[in-house]
Amino acid sequence: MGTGASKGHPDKKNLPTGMEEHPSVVQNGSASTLPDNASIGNQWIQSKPEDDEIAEDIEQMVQVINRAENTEDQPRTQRTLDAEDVSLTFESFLHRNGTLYTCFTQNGTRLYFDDEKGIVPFPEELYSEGKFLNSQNEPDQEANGTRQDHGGGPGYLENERTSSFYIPGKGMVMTYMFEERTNVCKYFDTDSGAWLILPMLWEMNLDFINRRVQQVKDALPSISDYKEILAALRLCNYDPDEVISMFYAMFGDSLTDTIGGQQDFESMTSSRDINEKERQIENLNKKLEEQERELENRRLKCKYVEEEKHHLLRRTEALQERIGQLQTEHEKSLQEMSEIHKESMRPASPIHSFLPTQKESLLKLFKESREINACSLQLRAQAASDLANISHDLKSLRNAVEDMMDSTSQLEEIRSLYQRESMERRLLYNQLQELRGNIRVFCRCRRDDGKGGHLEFPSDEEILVMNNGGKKKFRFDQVFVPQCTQVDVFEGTLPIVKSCADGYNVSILAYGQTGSGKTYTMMGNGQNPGVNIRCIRELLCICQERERIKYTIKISMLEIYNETLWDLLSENGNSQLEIRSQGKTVTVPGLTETEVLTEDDIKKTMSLGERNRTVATTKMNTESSRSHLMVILRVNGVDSISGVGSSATLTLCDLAGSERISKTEATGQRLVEAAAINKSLTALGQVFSALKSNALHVPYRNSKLTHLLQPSLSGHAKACVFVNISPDIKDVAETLSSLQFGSSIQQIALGKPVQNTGTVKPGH
Ligand SMILES: Nc1ncnc2c1ncn2[C@@H]1O[C@H](COP(=O)(O)OP(=O)(O)OP(=O)(O)O)[C@@H](O)[C@H]1O
Repeated sequence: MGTGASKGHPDKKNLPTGMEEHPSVVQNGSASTLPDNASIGNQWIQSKPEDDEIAEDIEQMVQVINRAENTEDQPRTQRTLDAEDVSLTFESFLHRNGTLYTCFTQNGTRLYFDDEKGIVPFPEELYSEGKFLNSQNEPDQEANGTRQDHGGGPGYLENERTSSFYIPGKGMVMTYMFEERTNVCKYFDTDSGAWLILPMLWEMNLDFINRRVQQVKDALPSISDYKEILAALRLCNYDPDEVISMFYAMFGDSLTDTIGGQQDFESMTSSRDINEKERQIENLNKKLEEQERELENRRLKCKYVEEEKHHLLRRTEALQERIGQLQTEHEKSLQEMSEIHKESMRPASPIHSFLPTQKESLLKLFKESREINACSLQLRAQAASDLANISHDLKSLRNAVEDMMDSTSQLEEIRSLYQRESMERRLLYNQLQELRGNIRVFCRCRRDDGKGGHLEFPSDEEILVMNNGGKKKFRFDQVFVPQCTQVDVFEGTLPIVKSCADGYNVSILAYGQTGSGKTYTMMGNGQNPGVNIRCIRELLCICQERERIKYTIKISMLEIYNETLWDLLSENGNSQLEIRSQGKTVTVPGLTETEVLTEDDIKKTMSLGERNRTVATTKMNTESSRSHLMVILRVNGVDSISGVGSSATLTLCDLAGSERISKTEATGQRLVEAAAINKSLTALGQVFSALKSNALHVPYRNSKLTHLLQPSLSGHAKACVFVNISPDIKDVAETLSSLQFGSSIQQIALGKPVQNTGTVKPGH
């Protein structure tokens, strides 16, 4: 389908006044330019067909309908199409992929003309994927609040929040007007006694705004239009980092190329536009080459079949010639025979006239003639069988070609159906996740027989702590009781792992006091592997299942000890690392990354990291519980058909023990360690509370831990936090403190997660 998309609206008279034709609307299923700020729901978008083309289309439709009518109803006299049968009032349907379909109605059924299939009913599933641009047939339904049901399909024109438009460098994109919380700058209007929104240009008078605009300008000198920057700041909650990231996402390489240069925003847009065009041309060239190769193959096949045919024809001709010759010889022999026969019938001649030599030659001739006769019959039979074989071969060849074409088109159909289904499934899945919240907090109580009388679990989501005669209840997304297995716990994280393969940054953190089961939850042991191994294993499985997308998964492991980063996979023992960030992109230059393909690779890599960690902790005379362990997986995927790439990270973090310094009574090195842990866990709490209050500034850089976790905890990510607790009564104070921390996170919702996708350039 799609090839039958309309070539334009046939009735120009019906255009609303003042609407102009746009020269670059979609034709025949291919997306092309739409007006820059197209609010498609409110505008007509008109292609620019020639009148002849329209007339041709109508003619074609009418002929096809007439033919269909005549074949259906043979006994009736030939009917022509009249106004009762077909309403020639056309409607334009704009698919969100940019394809424009022209439909018309016959006997109450909406039809459209498909180039391949002819006139077919307009597919129901398309109603939810676009909208009708004109409402001549449905007079102002929106205005009077009614909506027509199209054969059970979802309503259209009902969601004015959805639209689409063209971004140079990205092609057609879908847009949606989201309702999100952002900070708003207002001024107090003494006249009205109310706080009013400060117009954008006046905002520039504020130091607060100026500083942020300057920050973005400093980072991206090529964007010189301060209004552009201010508008972006408004959208990004006045967060300069987010604005920088947004511009990076839009302009990518071209932005980097122009940093420090003199190019401005517009020239960057056009250079990106040119790049995009070049890429499209390159793609088209590749397609052309493929088609040419295909054509060449077919030409060769045809040539071969032609040669074969000629060869067989020549053979048939030769055989026929030979048959002719043999027949002549045969006739000649027969003639000679009859003459001899006549001769022998004559009255006996003198014995001397019938010489023995003549008799001999006659006998020989007779023998030869019989042989020739037999041979001729044989040749005829051979020729007939050869001809039958040839026609049989030709027939099977033709059938094979037809079968091949059939199965190719079936395969294409199945493939596109499958792609659509799996895309929808993933979309729904992620929507479900978003509805359930982007930070999920689980509580897990360590297994310890005979202890934990002060803990109760009223439901799957609640835990009750009895202390000093009082009771305190905490709610989480899920509470894992001591009897829960590693499999139960892993299942809670499964949705988040699937999201990672779809291009979302996700993280799983284990928080709790020393000995509460963080390492057991994250790492587990040989018989009962924890979340880490299971997540990576699941990720590998998902990536292998999606044959169309080529994934690469790279793993790195690092430890944060006393606010210092150590590479755990480095070949030269541990090496100290630094964090670098640009906008919201956080990198650790020099961090060792190992590609993993199988579960075995994961196990080997993780045990190498564990070994290095043990060596390091021994060398530094410390314990593993005094540092944060991070396993980072970078998942890059490229769709082999569309070329769209996605990149995401899965960060698995076993945090250091959370007990308070006062309780540990530490001194010396232990005090330094405790202070570092305290700093980073406090920073983690501050990040969560800034996110909760929608603060203007989220203090990610207050610790190495939060700085590294920034991409996984900002508005574009999904996170899962395990609050591990001990069932021991002596740990009740720490248990309460951990549960308090967990329930404060529980109330935070990150912004809508964003998939990190983009078109991958060859060679990247
Ligand atoms: N759910 C459980 N089932 C069985 N054993 C458990 C469970 N949780 C923890 N353990 C055991 O309890 C002990 C302490 O757990 P673990 O080392 O995971 O705690 P931790 O919070 O990581 O401590 P640290 O901060 O010192 O690393 C380990 O021996 C572990 O095997």
